[in-house]
Amino acid sequence: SSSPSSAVLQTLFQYINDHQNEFVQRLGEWVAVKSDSSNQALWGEVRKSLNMTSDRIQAMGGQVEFAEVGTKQLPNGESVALPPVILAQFKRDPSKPTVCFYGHTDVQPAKKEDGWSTDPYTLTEINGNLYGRGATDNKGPVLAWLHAVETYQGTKQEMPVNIKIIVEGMEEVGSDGLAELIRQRNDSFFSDVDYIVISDNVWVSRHPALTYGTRGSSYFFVEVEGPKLDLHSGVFGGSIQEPMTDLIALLGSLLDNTGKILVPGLNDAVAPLTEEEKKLYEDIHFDLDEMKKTAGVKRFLQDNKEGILMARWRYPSLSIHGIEGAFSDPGSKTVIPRRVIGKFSIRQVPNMEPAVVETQVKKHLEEVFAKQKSPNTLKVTTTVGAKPWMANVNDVPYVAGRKAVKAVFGEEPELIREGSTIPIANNFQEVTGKSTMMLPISGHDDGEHSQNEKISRYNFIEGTKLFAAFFHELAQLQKDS
Ligand SMILES: NCC(=O)N[C@@H](Cc1c[nH]cn1)C(=O)O
Ligand SMILES: [Zn+2]
Ligand SMILES: [Zn+2]
Repeated sequence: SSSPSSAVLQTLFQYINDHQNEFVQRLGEWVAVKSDSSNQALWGEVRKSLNMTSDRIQAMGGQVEFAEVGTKQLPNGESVALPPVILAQFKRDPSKPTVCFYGHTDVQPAKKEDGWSTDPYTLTEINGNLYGRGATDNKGPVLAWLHAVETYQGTKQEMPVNIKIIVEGMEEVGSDGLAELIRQRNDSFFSDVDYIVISDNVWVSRHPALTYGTRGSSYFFVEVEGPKLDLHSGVFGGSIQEPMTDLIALLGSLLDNTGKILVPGLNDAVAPLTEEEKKLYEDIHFDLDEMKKTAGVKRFLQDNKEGILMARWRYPSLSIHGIEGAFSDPGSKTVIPRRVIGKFSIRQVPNMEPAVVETQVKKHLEEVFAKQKSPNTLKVTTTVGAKPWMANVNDVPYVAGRKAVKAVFGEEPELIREGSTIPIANNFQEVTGKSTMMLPISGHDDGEHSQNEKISRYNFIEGTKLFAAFFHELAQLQKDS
């Protein structure tokens, strides 16, 4: 239509179309930084990615504070300073609502030899897709937010909302120190924030979506230690209890072949399924066969859309990620590893409590270990401990989000939940009491954490328009109320 509102949006959208190559080039510069937070040796790169974010914000006239969030104790006992968290803001107009967006510039590990088709740290465009580690999780969306702000400046239109920004570099390993920072700044940085918005998750189909729930997560390390050094299996095999044998028994006791978690009591807390909730799954677009192809699996544990969505969104899951200390190179080595650490995580759903889950898992592992009658020692430790998060889809930002999706994509958004975890989401809501929403721009087949992670040029650019439109719609709602 030709309303003043749509004229504003058209001007913004035109600017974004005209500057898309510049925006993509900038994403390439960001992806080139190996900001893998799981590897402490790369925290310098994490800091570099935060500096680049800060430079961009300052170039637009924003004020940046690098908030220190303490130290992390390494397994060798040494304490190292954590990368800081960016708290940024632009000049404030008290008559306008204040939106604070949160994102992260750290990434999951990636090596070309893991099976990437292109170099993970060289953003490569193939058939409209921009491949690179962090392209979609979460550098692309963070840049899209900044480009949306830049678009208002570039078109000389007044920002319709006040902007605050939080960007961290430790999200992928559990957001160390951030929960405490939120508590400390609740009466200062957060006092004038109206809405917190996160864009760190994916749609479930080609249709745009708003997300109203994420699962929580606890990460477990199960260490079994035996001999004082690795031993020859021809000499000691058969006469000692091997740490790896104990560990396999422990890991094998965690879930069955239907995906059911076998830790006693763990499933009891899960919120019961109501008829009303059941109906919600029917209307979600989700192509089971396409998903099978994307993931390269022969079948899922559930045989219908509803079952798969429920397994992803509203039931807990347990995944085994790796064994540190085990021989894992190509070739054969006839060794008995002296110490092995199994790593697994449990995704948690309403009404589960990470602290309760941790107690249940530890008790279960100790019981299984006792049955092993092993002379080895067992140690179980945990990290992350993130609660699930749920929002009210009638809150103001969801109303604005719906309008913005309609303006950019010409359709209503799907209301979805997310199987992965934004560790800090629940803290934002519980500590600040501010309405927290998730507004994803990443595609259902972007392969977060996988080989060949990507964001499509379409999602990156239309996503930038979505954020620009979101600011506009949020301000319109305030004016209309
Ligand atoms: N894009 C969000 C994301 O991938 N978050 C991580 C956070 C996490 C959970 N446990 C350890 N890290 C995720 O795996 O969900
Ligand atoms: Zn992420
Ligand atoms: Zn991630």
